[in-house]
Amino acid sequence: DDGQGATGEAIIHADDHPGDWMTYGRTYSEQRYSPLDQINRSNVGNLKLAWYLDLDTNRGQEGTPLVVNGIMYATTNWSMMKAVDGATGKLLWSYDPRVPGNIADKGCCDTVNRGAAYWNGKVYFGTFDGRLIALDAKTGKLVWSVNTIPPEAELGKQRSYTVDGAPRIAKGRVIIGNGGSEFGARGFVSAFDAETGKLDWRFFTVPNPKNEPDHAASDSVLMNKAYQTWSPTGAWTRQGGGGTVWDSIVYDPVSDLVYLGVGNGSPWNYKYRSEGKGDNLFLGSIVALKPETGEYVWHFQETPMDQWDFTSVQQIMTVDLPINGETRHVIVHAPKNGFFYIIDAKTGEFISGKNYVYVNWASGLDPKTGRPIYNPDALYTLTGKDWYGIPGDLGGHNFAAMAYSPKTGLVYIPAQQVPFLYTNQVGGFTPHPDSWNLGLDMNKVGIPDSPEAKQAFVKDLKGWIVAWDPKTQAEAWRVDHKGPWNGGILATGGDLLFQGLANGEFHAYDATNGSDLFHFAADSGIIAPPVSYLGSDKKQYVAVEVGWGGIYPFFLGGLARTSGWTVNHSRIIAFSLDGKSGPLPKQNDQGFLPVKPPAQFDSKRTDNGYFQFQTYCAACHGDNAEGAGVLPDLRWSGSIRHEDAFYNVVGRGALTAYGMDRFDSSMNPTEIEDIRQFLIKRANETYQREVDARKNAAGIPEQQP
Ligand SMILES: O=C(O)c1cc(C(=O)O)c2c(n1)C(=O)C(=O)c1cc(C(=O)O)[nH]c1-2
Ligand SMILES: [Ca+2]
Repeated sequence: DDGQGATGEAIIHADDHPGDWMTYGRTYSEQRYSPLDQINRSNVGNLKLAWYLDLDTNRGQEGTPLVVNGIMYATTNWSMMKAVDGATGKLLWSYDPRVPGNIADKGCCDTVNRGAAYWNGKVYFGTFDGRLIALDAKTGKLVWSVNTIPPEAELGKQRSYTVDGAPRIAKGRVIIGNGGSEFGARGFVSAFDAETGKLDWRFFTVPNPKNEPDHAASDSVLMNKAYQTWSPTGAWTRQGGGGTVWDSIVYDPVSDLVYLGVGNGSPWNYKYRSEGKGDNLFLGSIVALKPETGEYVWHFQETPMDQWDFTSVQQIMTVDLPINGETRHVIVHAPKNGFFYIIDAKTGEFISGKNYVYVNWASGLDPKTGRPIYNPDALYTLTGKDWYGIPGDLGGHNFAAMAYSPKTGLVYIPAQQVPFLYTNQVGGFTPHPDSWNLGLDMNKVGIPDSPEAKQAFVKDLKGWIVAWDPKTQAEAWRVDHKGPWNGGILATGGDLLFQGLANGEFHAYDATNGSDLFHFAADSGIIAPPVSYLGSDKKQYVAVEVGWGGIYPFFLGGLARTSGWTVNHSRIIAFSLDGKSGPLPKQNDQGFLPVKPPAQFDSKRTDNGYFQFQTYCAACHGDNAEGAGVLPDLRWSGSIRHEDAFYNVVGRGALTAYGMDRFDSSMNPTEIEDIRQFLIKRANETYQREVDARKNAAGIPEQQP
């Protein structure tokens, strides 16, 4: 017995049953390549909607559905799970873990969920409030549930942990991480026994602040290797240092290692976090562990001294590549920092790296070590000057998964350009509970606040597919989209790429040259990656979760409309060659309609209202109080019409059940009323332009800021 069990063998030999999609990236190599080829370049033009299933959460949908024996297991926003007949779309069962609404503001980026794991007749998924749940795949009945966050981890309210990534299973162990580095967090992953839910091992990604043992698998490497790369004082010792593993965890059966994609520093500001000293291991790194024990094997740090939210959590893919005349088993990785890395999968040796998007923070990588050659101006926490960084905090590539086709030899990256204006917080680091704690000036939060600079910023927003040739480390071709924040990519044996876009269209492209071969109006922005499988009728389906959300529309708000204005109608949609479902039903695509605001506001209070709004509200309701069509646009909210009504919502939690936490422990009534005054001002400034925008075809204001 190799410890794999029958399910592990089935995942390793995924190509023997290509009709299934048994793990997050379909195979342990996470190439998101389906060998199915009933649907191919010559017939994809006839693709039709086979079925759709409306979801009961209208927020961002980021899930990769699993498919086992024709049954789809899809996770949705608010950590819910649905089992669906993959051929008909019939709902077989659903499970709601009842995540409390006041948890929404404990995570940075929408109450999303990226997917489930399957093992031995059970499905596993994480919940936004930190649980890992195992259900019976047939009945949807609870088998076990554990809290993955030890109660002491939050240090009072100093740190915050949420779970939205998909668990992965290696050798009978379910491995799960968490997010929270924008608030305060000390990253870790935990491995639980798949049958019993018993904790097996835990690995912290940044040192213990006192350099003491945690009695975890990470103790020796953190004390002997990582601690020396941090200053012994600095805000990290309270804030946790970050390094959350919120997306990619990959088991590679060839090297028999588990890889963690490790996140950004907490707080972001490196000067405040670590007094501007040290590389801060293992931030911005891939770390390789032994699956049985969690023991450290190697690491490769992509972004030393992180101060840009340059996570390395982006999807880790393994492939066999010809390099200098020999075939090597390598990791290919396109993290936020904009470089495409090729790393030896067994040893972590850096093989090569090249930027896959325009970058201005580094001129390249040292060819021997892979260390970035920094532009000194990019080290804004050391210079004390503002830095307009590309990529910005959302990265050249975020959670939207890339795909690899072994037929074309190309990696397809959902690339983007979203600049970020990094501005230091003045007067030292001041953390607030229930808010992002970056050590940056929250009045700016990455977006310039003058109308002219904003207009220039909007011009810099871009999204496209890069078809990247890893053999030559060069772009082969690209497909341009309207704007950033498009969905993940699926490659298939029919030489096709499938991708949903931020503007609500679902497309099929020719994998050899990017020709657009098919599109369908899905009516809401798509950020999730598609999957392909065989239904119980042995026909090939392509399915994707639809639902605009995630951090880009939440935080950029009105500016995110440049990707193509859509509102959120969340669904799963599935296509086949003989689908009979017709187009989706007609619906309201205007979103929250402008309502004429009260005429009066107190202009002495609006500056502080702006500051409070940017600190506590903007990350969900949009920069400068302009919404993007997912969560309520507060300019048109009925509650801004009366001080008490507004206080009941913001201070006392009248809408907690809907995900709006109460803020009376972070703000006093005067500060909350300042926000209301600011909202009335913004509503007056923008009312006419928003009314006019609803009349033009795109629904986007002609004058953005
Ligand atoms: O540092 C973290 O702990 C953390 C967590 C998450 C998350 O849990 O979703 C995101 C990020 N960072 C992040 O930097 C980011 O760009 C991001 C985008 C999204 C999303 O789902 O839209 N989540 C996250
Ligand atoms: Ca982050």
